[in-house]
Parts: sequence; structure tokens; C-alpha cells
Amino acid sequence: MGSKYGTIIMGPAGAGKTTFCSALIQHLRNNKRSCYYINLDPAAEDFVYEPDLDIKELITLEDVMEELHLGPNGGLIYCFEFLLENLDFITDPLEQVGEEYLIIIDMPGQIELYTHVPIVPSLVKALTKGNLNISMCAAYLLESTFIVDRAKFFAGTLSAMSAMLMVELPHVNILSKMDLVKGQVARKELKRYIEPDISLLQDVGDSGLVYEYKDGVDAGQVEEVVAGDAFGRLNRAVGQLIDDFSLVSFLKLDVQDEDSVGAILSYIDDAIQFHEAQEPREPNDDLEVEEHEMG
Ligand SMILES: Nc1nc2c(ncn2[C@@H]2O[C@H](COP(=O)(O)OP(=O)(O)OP(=O)(O)O)[C@@H](O)[C@H]2O)c(=O)[nH]1
Repeated sequence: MGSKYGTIIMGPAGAGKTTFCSALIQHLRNNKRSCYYINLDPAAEDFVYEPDLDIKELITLEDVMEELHLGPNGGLIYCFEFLLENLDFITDPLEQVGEEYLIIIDMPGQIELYTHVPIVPSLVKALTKGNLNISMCAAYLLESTFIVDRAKFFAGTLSAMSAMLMVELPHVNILSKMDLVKGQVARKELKRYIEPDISLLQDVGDSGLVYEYKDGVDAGQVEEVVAGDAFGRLNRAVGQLIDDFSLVSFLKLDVQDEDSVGAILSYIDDAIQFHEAQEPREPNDDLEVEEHEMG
């Protein structure tokens, strides 16, 4: 079975997707592995590594907004609908990509593309089924700085869960920008976010406090949260939902640390079963197959 392997990098705007792609490409190069980098953000401009395939060669957000008088979000949806109508733009070049490559797809940050409209699910289906049959996982990034606001962190966790359910791929969830989480209290508390602990939400309701880790320093008690009963009940219900499904846990990413990038790559490799396919075949394997077919 010939196959192809890839990962689609998703997450909210500014979560560090493109930065992670660059770190991943660098790490793959250091380890003499090949990759095929695709940019699907029709507004992205600055890349450390030039993409092998860039949606801007097909359509740009700037042109769409100007010619069709659309805003940035409507324009982005249009760009993706256009891509879906011209899928050979992406499928044709991918036909040529060998199984030793890791295909990396860098997505835009508008999460409505995964959660509100079935655009990304349709794209994923086209890549993972049919001729291409790419073994693919999603890497979903959420900023670790979100932990300054627990409700925001859980909202982010919910959107990760929603994306998981929509795209139906194995998911690797990542807390990015770990270099910004400093200070002992922050590090200690972080464990409760890696496997989201719903009592964190309860704590907010009970104490009425949130903590700010400003520039990595614990700034302590900075804000009163008016946690009315209804808000508290909603938080608990959302927390319970996340807990019941036990779907979301996070890996920590520090892009400056090669080991951290390597660790995440090994989760991605496992999710897409990359290494199983790369194992060298014994010379006799082919013989056995032939004998079996003949017999
Ligand atoms: N300190 C720190 N900053 C980071 C890290 N990763 C990304 N950034 C910064 O965060 C900002 C956004 O990073 P990007 O990689 O462009 O994020 P993105 O998710 O691709 O953004 P969109 O494509 O706009 O959704 C940039 O200013 C980066 O320099 C990180 O690990 N640590």
C-alpha cells in the first residue's frame, strides 16, 4: 500500500502556527527528513521557509476583498470555496510527493473554517480519501498565555474539541508559546491545564480571582471576576462536558527548544503511523509476497 503522510496545523489567530511550521521544518531538516510545506493562508506573507505550494498562487485575500467588496472573513470563506472548486491545485502536486515526505499544511487562524462551515472538513476528506489517501493528523495550537484567563482557556479547549469532532482526524493538541509561561506558580499550575482540570473553573467561581502571568512574572491577584450564579453554572456545565468526553489533553511546545519540537513531531509521527511505513523491508519480504501470490 503506497501512502502519503501529513499534518494540518490549525488553531486560533496568532496561536503560533506559522512559527511552529518553521520550527518543525528546521527540525526535520536537522534530522535529514523531507517535508512538503503548503501554505493555505491567502493573507500570509512572511515565511522563514518558502512554501512548496502557496494558495496565493491560486487566489489572494487582497484581490478577493478588492474585487468582490468582501470583508476579511467573507473574503477568506470565498478563497476556500474557490480552492474547493479547484482542488487539483493542491491534489495534482501532492500526487508527486513521496511517502518519505511529511506534508505540512499551514492553515489560517479563523476557526469558523473548521467549526462553523464544513470547508476544512471537505478539504480534509479530499486529501485523506480517494487517490491521495494521505494518512493525516491535525495539530491544534492554543496559546499557553490563555491560562491567564481560565474561562478563555476553556473556551479555547472547547474550540479544539469542536475542531476535533468536525475534521474527524487524529488530533495532537498543543499549548504553544511555553517560553512565556514563567514563574514557579505558573509552572506548577500548568499541570492542571495540560489535562484540563475542571475544578479550575470552579476555583474562579469560588474565589472570584484570576491570575495574570505578565511577561512571565506572576503578577498575582489582578482582577475581580463578577461570577454570578448563572455564569458559574455555565462554567461548570462546560467543564463537565470537556471532562465527560475526556478528549482534550495538551502537549507543551517551546519552539526555541529543539527537544520540545522533536517530542511533538514524535506524537505526530505516531498519530499518522509514519515510522511503521518507513521501516526498511527485508529483501525476503518481496519474495514471500511473490511466493504467496503464486501459491
Ligand atoms: N514568545 C513567543 N512568541 C511566539 C511563539 N510563536 C509565535 N510567536 C509570536 O506570535 C505571533 C504570531 O505567530 P504566528 O506564527 O504568525 O501565528 P499564527 O498562528 O500563524 O498566526 P495567524 O496565521 O495570523 O493565525 C508572532 O508575533 C510570533 O513571533 C513562541 O513560541 N513564543
